[in-house]
Amino acid sequence: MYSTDHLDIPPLASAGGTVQLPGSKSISNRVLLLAALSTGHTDITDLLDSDDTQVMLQALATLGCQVEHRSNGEVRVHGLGGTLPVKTAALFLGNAGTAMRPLTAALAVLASQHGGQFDLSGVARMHERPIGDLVDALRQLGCSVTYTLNDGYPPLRLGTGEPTELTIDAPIQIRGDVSSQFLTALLLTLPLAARTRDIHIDVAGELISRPYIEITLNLMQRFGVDVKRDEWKRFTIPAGSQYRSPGRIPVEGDASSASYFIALGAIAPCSPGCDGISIKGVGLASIQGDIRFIEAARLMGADLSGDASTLHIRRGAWPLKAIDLDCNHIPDAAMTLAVMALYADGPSTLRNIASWRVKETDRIVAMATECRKLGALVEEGPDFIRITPPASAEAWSAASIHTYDDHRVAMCFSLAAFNPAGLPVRIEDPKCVGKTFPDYFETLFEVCQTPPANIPVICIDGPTASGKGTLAAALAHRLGYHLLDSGALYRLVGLAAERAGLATDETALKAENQADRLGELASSMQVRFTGDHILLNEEDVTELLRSESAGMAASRVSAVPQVRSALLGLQHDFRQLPGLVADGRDMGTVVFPDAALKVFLTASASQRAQRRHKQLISKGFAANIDDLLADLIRRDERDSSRSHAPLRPAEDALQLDNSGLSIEQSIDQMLIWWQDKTAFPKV
Ligand SMILES: Nc1ncnc2c1ncn2[C@@H]1O[C@H](COP(=O)(O)OP(=O)(O)OP(=O)(O)O)[C@@H](O)[C@H]1O
Ligand SMILES: Nc1ccn([C@@H]2O[C@H](COP(=O)(O)O)[C@@H](O)[C@H]2O)c(=O)n1
Repeated sequence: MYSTDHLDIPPLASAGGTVQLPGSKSISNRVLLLAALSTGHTDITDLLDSDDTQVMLQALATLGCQVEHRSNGEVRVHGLGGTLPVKTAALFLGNAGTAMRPLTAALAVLASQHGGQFDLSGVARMHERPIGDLVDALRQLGCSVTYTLNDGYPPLRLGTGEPTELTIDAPIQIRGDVSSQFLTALLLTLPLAARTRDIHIDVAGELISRPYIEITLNLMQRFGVDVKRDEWKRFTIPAGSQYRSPGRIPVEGDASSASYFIALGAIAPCSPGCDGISIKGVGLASIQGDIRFIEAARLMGADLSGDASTLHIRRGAWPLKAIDLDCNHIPDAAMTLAVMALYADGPSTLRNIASWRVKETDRIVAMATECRKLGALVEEGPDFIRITPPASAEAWSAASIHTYDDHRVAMCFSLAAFNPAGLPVRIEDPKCVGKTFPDYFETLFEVCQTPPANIPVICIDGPTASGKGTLAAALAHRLGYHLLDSGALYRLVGLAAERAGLATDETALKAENQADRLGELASSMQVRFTGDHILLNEEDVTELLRSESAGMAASRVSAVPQVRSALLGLQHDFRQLPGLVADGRDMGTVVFPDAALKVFLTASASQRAQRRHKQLISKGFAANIDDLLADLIRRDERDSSRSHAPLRPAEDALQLDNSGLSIEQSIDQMLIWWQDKTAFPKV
């Protein structure tokens, strides 16, 4: 997951490949609660691992429900069978509506039955999301529910600590037109109270988001409770209902998350050698309502096929066709249509989406504001949004997309990177996707392509121990970019030469064919970078490479043109989405001459010797400061005087002498320079 401040997505050109979707959030959290309320244990496969499911798992653990993460990746929940081992608890539920609503209902009923008291709270936005209709329904049942901050909204206190009688004689009334999660919460809970008689739930008003209720009923049935439904008005929980574990239950891929990749297939030209986007984990037989997004995508022109558990999408009509659609049945996935509308042949209107206003943020306002930033004309109403795409390529703007702590806003707008103007898109706070799809951007980058020239590179060159590596790693971390420590490649060649018995001293290098042998060695060595570790022929040589003798050997082999040419392709391969920070001696002059930002980093020789001394001592290497100073002067001299790719600033490099700067100050300076190079408005 990208935990950076923002993520800059370069302009994207094409897409192709296969995406494996994470589990559905709606199914995951329902299954977790059902498993906890059941008798017996339930093994859940493909459970979504995200912020919202973590919140639910944590809450269940606090309530005394045993949850095991098994070695085969399954999660085993030991059901409580309607008991309540923990009688008081304070539960923090973040911004997870799929945890707050069902747990409110379940704990209110269990607290009444067994005597208990529970405090439920969340993030600030959760305290702005209405829950009054659910609370009113629970009070009809005789449950004690108290608002501890503002009437109608969490935080809540459930129960008094003492058992109280539940009133189940009359049908329970619940509003259906604000959030279907209120009805889901009651449906999931009331089998706990339907021991001796039927319980009826009557829906007041038009029930929205019905597909989510269908998921609820489907899953309840798998846990042994058959709810009778009369139209969408009355639901009856039969007397004697009791949840029983189905043993094992799979979670299908998230259909709402599929919408981004369906849209991607519809928007992006196919990458060479690819045949569109394949999605695994969810298909035409999905029980999730958002699977009907495929109908909307087809209306807009997507060429879409599939079977029970997979989907396949290619670009069909282009530009996409504008639509005017009632989106009540696909409230979450419909946000993706708003971004598809940016590529349509006219204005698109998405109707009946009033529920957007009470989601993670007011999504009508959010989508309208951010689409406008990109250059679209947007009209918004109480329950609709109309989007007119930018009139021409020139009308698009490079936008910094504010994401409102809303995972769907972040994911949708990544697709704006296919804009015809070839502009990058900045996604602020990309980690908000952790709510449902922590690896969304990594998955996107795996199936998207763009010419290397579109992928930004920051080069940091300079003499030894000037702080290049430190600065490059910090910048890559801050920007979510890949990192190339090119010096490590030369160090690897030095080490590989030593292992192969190839001498690298001056006399040996003058011998016939020695340079060719070293070049061949450099092209054939098996190198693997895994996290912070470097493997040479599968041996972890990370520590070995950092010694000063490895640095000197590197300096010798790096003067060999055959070695430098052999390593060129390997270095270019590091230029991957979303960007690269590369450090070395010739990054800006030879390897990435088109880099957007080139910095030549220097510091006085004595400063550098002191830094290196400190660094080596802290790693347990023996070091003498005078020897280090002499060595680094020798190394600089050799690196600067060689005929091939000598150490020198690129003509367009910015020079930074960091002798008097702290590491943080150097990073800040680089970030200022980088921001100046980007197309995004300054904040
Ligand atoms: N601005 C700075 N102020 C103080 N110490 C620094 C600064 N920059 C880097 N250092 C320290 O100097 C040491 C050497 O830095 P680093 O290894 O990043 O240099 P380098 O230029 O990559 O060297 P080499 O080219 O030999 O790999 C590190 O221990 C680092 O923490
Ligand atoms: N682009 C580069 C990077 C490094 N070298 C040579 O390798 C030696 C070791 O580099 P470190 O950055 O890891 O210290 C260095 O002294 C250079 O001779 C290079 O030539 N080009």
